[in-house]
Amino acid sequence: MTDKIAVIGFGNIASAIVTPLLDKKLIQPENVFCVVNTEKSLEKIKNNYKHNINVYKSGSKESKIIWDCQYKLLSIKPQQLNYISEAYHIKNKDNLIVSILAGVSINRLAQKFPNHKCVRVVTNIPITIGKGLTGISWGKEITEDQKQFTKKLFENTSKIYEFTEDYLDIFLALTSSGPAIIALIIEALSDGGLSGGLPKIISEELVMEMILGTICLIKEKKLTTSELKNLVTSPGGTTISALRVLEKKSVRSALIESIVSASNRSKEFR
Ligand SMILES: NC(=O)C1=CN([C@@H]2O[C@H](COP(=O)(O)OP(=O)(O)OC[C@H]3O[C@@H](n4cnc5c(N)ncnc54)[C@H](OP(=O)(O)O)[C@@H]3O)[C@@H](O)[C@H]2O)C=CC1
Ligand SMILES: O=C(O)[C@@H]1CCC=N1
Repeated sequence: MTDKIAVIGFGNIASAIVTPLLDKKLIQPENVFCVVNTEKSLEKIKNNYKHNINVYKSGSKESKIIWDCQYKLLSIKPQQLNYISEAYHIKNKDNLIVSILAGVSINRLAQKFPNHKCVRVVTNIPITIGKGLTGISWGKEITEDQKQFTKKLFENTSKIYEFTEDYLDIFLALTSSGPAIIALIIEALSDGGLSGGLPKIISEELVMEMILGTICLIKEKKLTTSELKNLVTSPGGTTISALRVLEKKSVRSALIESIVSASNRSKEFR
């Protein structure tokens, strides 16, 4: 990818997307132009980030250079969108904004950036290690080159799913908020191990290896989740005793509602 790319907001997820591309030399640091909001983040990136990218503070004269880049990754929080405005004089034609903002619709993006074509993307934090999931919804009149560019940003580090926009909120709930839900489950199960007297570090490792092993078994043997459950749950045994507690505490329902709630919250950012 020889093109210049502007990154508007270089926080957790933008770094997770861009760093592997820089690591693999798929983009060159001199072609990356980032803008952040605070002096603190600016200094942190300048002093600590491992690649020598261009970085500016929002509102500074130098930061205007980002509007000369044909391709832009928009990666601020949805609540921060009101503070961003397109430059008056855009030199390039065929400008593209790839937005990873939770919930914000292509329509709203198109209104906000009238001199750009807009694509809405959902990705997730495991993209950092090449195990991401990315959902893409194309806006109006996106050219084949723009599609190729967007896919190149994500295809080396994630599986790509193309959707109509309606599915992106639930996709985000499951895949982008999902890692935090899984982290909570790991933490809670580890605390269970702790309660039984295991040291924290061992308890956490056991939980993670158990989860990894379970997923691999389900996938390798093509088991359904019910089949797996039946393999483990003996009549009057320990597992049914554990499952009874989870049903009594409505954990299944809580997990379903957590996904619905995340999806609804995403819709509020339209
Ligand atoms: N984290 C995740 O796993 C996922 C996040 N997303 C979406 O990605 C987006 C970013 O999330 P995340 O990376 O976690 O958030 P962060 O808070 O880590 O990053 C936000 C970035 O935006 C910058 N910023 C804020 N205001 C402005 C401005 N006016 N001009 C330029 N830059 C600005 C911040 O700068 P500063 O640090 O100086 O304030 C920061 O670099 C969100 O819209 C979120 O919905 C989607 C999927 C997954
Ligand atoms: O919590 C958030 O708002 C972001 C969007 C999806 C994951 N993190």
